[in-house]
Amino acid sequence: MTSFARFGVVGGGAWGTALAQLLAADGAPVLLWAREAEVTAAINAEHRNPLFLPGAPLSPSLRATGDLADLAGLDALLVVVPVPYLRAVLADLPTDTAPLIFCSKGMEAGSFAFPVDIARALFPERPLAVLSGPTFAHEVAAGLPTAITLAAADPAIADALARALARPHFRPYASTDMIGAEIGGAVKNILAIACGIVDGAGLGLNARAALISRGFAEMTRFGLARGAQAETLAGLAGLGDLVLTCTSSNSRNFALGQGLGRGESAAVLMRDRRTVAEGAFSAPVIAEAARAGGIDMPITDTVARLVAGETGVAQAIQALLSRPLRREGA
Ligand SMILES: NC(=O)c1ccc[n+]([C@@H]2O[C@H](COP(=O)([O-])OP(=O)(O)OC[C@H]3O[C@@H](n4cnc5c(N)ncnc54)[C@H](O)[C@@H]3O)[C@@H](O)[C@H]2O)c1
Ligand SMILES: O=P(O)(O)OC[C@H](O)CO
Repeated sequence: MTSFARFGVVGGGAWGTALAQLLAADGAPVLLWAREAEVTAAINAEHRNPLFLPGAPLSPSLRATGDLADLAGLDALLVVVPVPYLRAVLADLPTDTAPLIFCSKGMEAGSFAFPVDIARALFPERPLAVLSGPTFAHEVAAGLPTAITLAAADPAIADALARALARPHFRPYASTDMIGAEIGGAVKNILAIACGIVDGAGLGLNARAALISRGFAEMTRFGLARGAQAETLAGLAGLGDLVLTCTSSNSRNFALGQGLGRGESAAVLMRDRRTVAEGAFSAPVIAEAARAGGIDMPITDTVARLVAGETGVAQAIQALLSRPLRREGA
């Protein structure tokens, strides 16, 4: 039976640090690569990551490095680099055969590739997996109950990785539907921006519920057209993450939307950010991919135009409300 004991983490942001802490909390050695020297220093010297995960004490068995080569020879790597930066980091990974578990949520501009697509082109023989679901990093780092989807093409690998990552408060549900898990995570970020916009604009909770419901319909149309399984989209990585991220300002995407809804410009909201709101990057990409595939995603398209500064909130909401009536299942 395949087993995984020694994990590495690629990415020292909030989620990479939280996942590393999940695995190191019982004293197990975990090595994390961080891009920033200050993150590496703070983790190694003070057992904390004040830049991206402030207030979360870290296990002394969690060690950090600034050299990707140090991640060679481990049993599996959790890859937690935001999608816009992922390809460059993957290209610098040391040659290895350990599975790569993709934890980022987004579609790459230009290539229309999800993380697994990027990796498959770079590492055609390497086992790949996706870890995605309703998971605020701070809550996972604090040991609060969490469930998540762990998908891999080979069910035996999915089961083995799920067993290896499982903790009393962290429950991975194994799946073979990687594309479904990736689409759920990428689209929910965009819909969270939309829900933040109506919140920031004071348009009420009915509007939020309508966006979650109709946004889930968009996610499903897009996902099924690209080979996702309906139960994945209706599960933790899709609907589960949609509910979490569309209902809390703990979500960076929802919070970005709140700013847009209050009338702040995307340029100002995105300028000088250290943390990512991946939906802002993915919205134009998925909107274009949907158009190219003849898939109707009006909310996604509206968020893309708002983030690009091509329309205002009032006009965007009016345009959505004045769309022709249609049957719900259509
Ligand atoms: N934060 C969460 O609660 C959470 C939970 C689940 C999934 N995710 C996903 O995890 C991924 C990582 O997000 P995060 O929240 O950990 O990041 P973050 O917002 O905490 O930090 C930003 C990260 O981007 C990295 N970065 C910035 N510029 C870069 C560059 N040019 N090259 C390489 N890396 C660069 C930084 O080093 C840092 O690690 C995203 O896809 C996100 O959607 C986040
Ligand atoms: O802060 P967000 O919007 O990137 O959401 C974090 C996680 O994806 C929640 O599952």
